[in-house]
Amino acid sequence: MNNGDRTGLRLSGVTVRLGDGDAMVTALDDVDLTVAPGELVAVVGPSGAGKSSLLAVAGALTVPDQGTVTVDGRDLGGMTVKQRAEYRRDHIGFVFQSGNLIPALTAIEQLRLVAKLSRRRADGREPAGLLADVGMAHKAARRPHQLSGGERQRVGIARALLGRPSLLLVDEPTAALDRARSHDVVQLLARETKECDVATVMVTHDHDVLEHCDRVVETTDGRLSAG
Ligand SMILES: Nc1ncnc2c1ncn2[C@@H]1O[C@H](COP(=O)(O)OP(=O)(O)OP(=O)(O)O)[C@@H](O)[C@H]1O
Repeated sequence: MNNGDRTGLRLSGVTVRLGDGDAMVTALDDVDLTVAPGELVAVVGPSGAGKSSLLAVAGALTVPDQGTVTVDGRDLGGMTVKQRAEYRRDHIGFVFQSGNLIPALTAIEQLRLVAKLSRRRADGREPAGLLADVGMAHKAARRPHQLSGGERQRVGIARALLGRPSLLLVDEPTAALDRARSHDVVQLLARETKECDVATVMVTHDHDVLEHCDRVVETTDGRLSAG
């Protein structure tokens, strides 16, 4: 896809119910959210307010009970399970709390493995160049246990950007980091969001880093409001 064709993420009237019977919970309640390419949106809110459910539905890991989720105009709910998995692999990047790296692989190998598994798109980024972009070229041969928490996050961010995703979903990237490293990592996310023209949604409890985001939205009992 040409970057000019990007329109970002759009959730319209999204409702997600979890559990069943008396234990049924409305995790997301008629949620509307638009995130443009090149925009970093933070999602904050108390525990249980629906933040993880928002990432799951935006990332095509679950489908809404009502409403639609589109990425670059493609309706994720209209796809088969297989199509959704392929779409996720090719167009959506995920960054997790602690980097989620494979212990036995060096930093550069983490990226090369993903490049290989995703049958690397012709326009995919080159692992060594991307590692350099996130400031990790000099530690390319280190394994996760030889990296700091912030460095592991940098590798995780590089890995998520490898296939030039349209959408980047980031779950609590600073949970394991001190204040200075937290700022570094979110600044990096903000920069890469612009440079890669990717629509980024970051769930966080860390109000310190919100200054680096374009917009903040708040979840309360499954509903969304401007933060
Ligand atoms: N599999 C499930 N079955 C039933 N209810 C669930 C399930 N998963 C989550 N929930 C409920 O859905 C609501 C939203 O949960 P969600 O995980 O999206 O919140 P969250 O904002 O991410 O919370 P946290 O900050 O603690 O991670 C909560 O009330 C939770 O208890």
